[in-house]
Amino acid sequence: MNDVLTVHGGTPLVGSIQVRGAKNLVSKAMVAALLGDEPSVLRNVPQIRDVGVVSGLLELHGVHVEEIPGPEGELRLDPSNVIQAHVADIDAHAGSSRIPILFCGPLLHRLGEAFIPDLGGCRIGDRPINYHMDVLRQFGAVVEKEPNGIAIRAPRRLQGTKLKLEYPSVGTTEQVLLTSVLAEGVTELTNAAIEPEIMDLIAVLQKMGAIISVDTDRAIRIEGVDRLGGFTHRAMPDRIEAASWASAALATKGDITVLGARQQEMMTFLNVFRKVGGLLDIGDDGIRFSHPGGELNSLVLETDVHPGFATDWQQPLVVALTQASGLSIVHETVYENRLGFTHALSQMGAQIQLYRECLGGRPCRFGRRNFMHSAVISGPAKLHGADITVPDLRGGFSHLIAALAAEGTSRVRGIGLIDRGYEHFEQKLQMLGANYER
Ligand SMILES: CC(=O)N[C@H]1[C@@H](OP(=O)(O)OP(=O)(O)OC[C@H]2O[C@@H](n3ccc(=O)[nH]c3=O)[C@H](O)[C@@H]2O)O[C@H](CO)[C@@H](O)[C@@H]1O
Ligand SMILES: C=C(OP(=O)(O)O)C(=O)O
Repeated sequence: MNDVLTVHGGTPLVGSIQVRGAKNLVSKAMVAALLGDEPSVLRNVPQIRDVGVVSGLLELHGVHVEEIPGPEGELRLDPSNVIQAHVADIDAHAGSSRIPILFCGPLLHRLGEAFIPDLGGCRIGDRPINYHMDVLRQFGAVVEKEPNGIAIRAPRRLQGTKLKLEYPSVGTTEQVLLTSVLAEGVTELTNAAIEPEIMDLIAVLQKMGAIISVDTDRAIRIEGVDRLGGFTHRAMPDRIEAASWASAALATKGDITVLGARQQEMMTFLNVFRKVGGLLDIGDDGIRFSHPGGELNSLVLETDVHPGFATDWQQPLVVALTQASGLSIVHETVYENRLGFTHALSQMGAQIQLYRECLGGRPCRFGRRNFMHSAVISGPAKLHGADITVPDLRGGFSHLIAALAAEGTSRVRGIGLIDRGYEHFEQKLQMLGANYER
């Protein structure tokens, strides 16, 4: 497979592109369809690899997944014939994404058992699943580690429970939602994550018949019901993809209109973009992100759970910060190992130093544990082309932006990984005037 992009940098990215539904909502809404006893319709579904992975897993369980051709990006999901899948078949999906872990609740309710293969997803930290297993046990599930995955059983109907997360994990909050909606009685979850994609998942579940309330102190209360129906839902736009293109506009001195981007879920990013010096034009149909023409400003930034600055925004923005005047500090507090992608940027001429200490803000849980999770970026740096290999989804997109901003030619290997979360990114690059060959 020709998985290398040869990029000739130095041309500003200019033009309009469209973002569709959020990867981090679409995959979960597809899993939610498994909870209903009627078909569901999901719209605004992007053509990305993670959607294919979840469709494959649903089909193994007898859910009929139909893609309706046309601009709506419509998926019909019919769960009326859910079956126990062969473990060997599920195992074929091992390492492909993190979504299989979210099948637990729906499968326990529908079939009384579930098998979770070894998970994939970006290698940006250890990414353990201890919180997931803890909450499932508290609902009454029996969890057993097997050589190639985890077997989970529900000897009787799962029971609502009181839960408090040690850290507001997105996936564990979704695990609790997808498990509690059909459990018997009330579930109360405190220290929950409240990312916009979680709120959209709650909207999906409410359409299916669930009763869920979100309190101001990040507490979520779910009253279990006996059955759920189908849903018709338009997925929220991908705020991570939108911010990635915004960072590309800054890094390449460009001007990109991201159609479909929505202000509401991006406010924290938009404030940072403006502080760096970027120009914004926020419209009803999308957001225009452009370079001001003069210098960019350095800044101090810390990633955090919502409503903080999302960790998935961090990597593309770091590329833009290599072009800002002065010293920027980035403190990554969500994943212990999400700055490794900067080594390739340094190879391209960026001035980036990594530190074990928590720099620029409050101490985080990684501070005393020897993880290189703070970066000091000194700019503006002249980037030059290099041979680089995509390490993970956002890191890969960031390498691509750096190659586009650099002088000369770069070869970016492993480019296929970017398809996991960026719809038609090569076409979009072409529309923005990028100079590259596959
Ligand atoms: C498919 C999807 O939606 N992925 C998103 C989701 O990932 P994901 O749901 O995997 O991320 P979490 O919020 O669960 O992880 C946050 C932190 O909690 C830790 N943790 C998590 C679970 C657990 O059982 N034990 C544990 O220690 C993780 O290692 C990490 O350090 O939220 C992340 C944080 O916004 C995003 O970067 C990912 O894009
Ligand atoms: C970390 C990410 O995704 P995943 O959880 O699917 O690996 C991401 O989207 O940046």
